[in-house]
Amino acid sequence: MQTMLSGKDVASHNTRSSCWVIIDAHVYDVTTYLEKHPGGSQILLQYAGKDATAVYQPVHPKGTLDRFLEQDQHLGPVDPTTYTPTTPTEGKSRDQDPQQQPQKTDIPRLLSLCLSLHDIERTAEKLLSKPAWIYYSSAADGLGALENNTVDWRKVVLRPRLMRNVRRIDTSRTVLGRRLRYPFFIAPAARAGLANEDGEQCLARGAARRGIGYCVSSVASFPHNDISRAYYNELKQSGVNSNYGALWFQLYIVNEKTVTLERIEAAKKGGYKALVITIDSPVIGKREEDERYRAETSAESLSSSFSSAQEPPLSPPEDATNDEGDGPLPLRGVHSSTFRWDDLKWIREAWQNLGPIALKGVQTAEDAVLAVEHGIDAIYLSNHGGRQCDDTPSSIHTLLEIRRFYPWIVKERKVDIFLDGSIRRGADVVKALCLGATAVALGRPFMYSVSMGDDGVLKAIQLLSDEIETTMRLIGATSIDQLNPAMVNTKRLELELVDKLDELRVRPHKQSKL
Ligand code: HEM
Ligand SMILES: Cc1cc2nc3c(=O)[nH]c(=O)nc-3n(C[C@H](O)[C@H](O)[C@H](O)COP(=O)(O)O)c2cc1C
Repeated sequence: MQTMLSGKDVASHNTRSSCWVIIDAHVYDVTTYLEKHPGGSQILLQYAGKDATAVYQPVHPKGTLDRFLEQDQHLGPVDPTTYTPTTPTEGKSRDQDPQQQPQKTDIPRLLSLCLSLHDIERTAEKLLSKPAWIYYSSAADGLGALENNTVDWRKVVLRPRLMRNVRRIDTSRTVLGRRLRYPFFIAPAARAGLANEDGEQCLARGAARRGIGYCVSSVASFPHNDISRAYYNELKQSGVNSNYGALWFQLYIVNEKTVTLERIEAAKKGGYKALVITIDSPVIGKREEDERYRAETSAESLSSSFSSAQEPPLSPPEDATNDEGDGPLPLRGVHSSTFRWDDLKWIREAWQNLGPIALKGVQTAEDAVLAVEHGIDAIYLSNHGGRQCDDTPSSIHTLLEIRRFYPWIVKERKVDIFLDGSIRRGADVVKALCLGATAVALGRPFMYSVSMGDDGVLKAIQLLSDEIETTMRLIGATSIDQLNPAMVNTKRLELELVDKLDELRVRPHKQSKL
């Protein structure tokens, strides 16, 4: 029989050269994992020798320990009488009166009261656990990028054309080679499992039923195979027209190439029809609300973690250097801090042309043109919902920049163009399409809708598609192709565009498929 470790044994492994943590009453040796951890090494060192269950659980999908640690790093159970376990926070009610907190049985009533995506957000705030709400709603630093996203939609004004027959309308659109019933899709967002036990499967089923697109995050709460199975099963069982809708895979490139290749394999095996590579995340942004919550939780757990009065001091993290030894590694977690344009070559090879490739997170006209030159099929303009670099432009701002400096990208429809960031109204969608977007995506609203299960997702799709149809009719368009720049006034936002681009990049375009 395996001997149990004691809290004291664990506590003595609290340095960078030997770092153990307790999760769910089991001990893990993460010494060699420190520099690989996408959440950064510092956070692990903070819990070196201690119980990390409370902070670990809300941010990691089930199965993470098995997938990322070798068998010999699982050291076995720890005697529960020798340390004070911290309580997992997931599902813990938020700072509100439990009597006031809605129950699952209230969901049909709550949904009937949701008349807009804003209502879905307000309802979700009541239903979600505190760490889930913070994780979904937070944004970077001083929230400037988030603010840009919100206010810029209002700076574009619609110019309705009237007295046209708008009785019948067609909202469908071809996106990445697939027909979508509506010109929007579900943006990739990590960890839908924090909102509902079915997590991403709710989103997959909703997308299949309504014929929209769903781009599944690399960092989903469920294995990618389960999510695609949910999608394709729903298509079969619900008997909907399977000519509509699509399932795509969002790829974070990580520092270890093998993990990235594994993800691409998962996309291929799962029948995902396109690869959407996120390029705006060399490191994880500084999301203060998440960090504050973690600091508060860690303050609680670090003071209550051990029954032993004598706590060994933590060794301060040493100054780690990167592979080339030319400076410290990034402080926050990383996806891949070394990912460059040249890497597209091996990614494309691994993907074996099984579908189009999009680059997500383009924020300047210069990078848009580079993407086109690299033979990318779609550019996805996004500042990651304001969660990465603060004070970055909204996607509609970037679209106008591209229109000013490289109008041929939009006019010649060289690539599909997607936009996201604080799109909450049908009118926002219509504005983006008038200016040349192929489709738009929404992140948070769909995560919030998952807190109300499958019905929540269907309701979010219905609310947005209703608004799109209504706005199209009100401005005199009966199909997406009729939406054009003359239907919007962009003057206010145009005043904010740069006068010229990075001069090195202003040169005639050439297209080179890698
Ligand atoms: C003990 C073993 C641990 C393993 C194997 C592990 C693994 C991972 C993995 C794989 C990710 C990236 C998500 C993904 O690609 O699926 C991640 C992210 C992260 N981890 Fe851990 N982790 C561990 C412990 C911890 C602990 C103790 C904390 C303390 C809070 C932590 C905090 C984070 C954070 C903050 C992120 C980034 C979340 C984001 O994307 O914003 N991890 N971890
Ligand atoms: C909780 C959350 C998790 C996210 N996870 C990912 C992710 O895993 N991959 C990615 O490319 N983008 C991710 N994003 C960014 C979204 O894809 C999208 O760009 C953003 O949410 C759009 O803004 P919106 O939430 O205002 O609609 C995430 C966003 C949120 C809110």
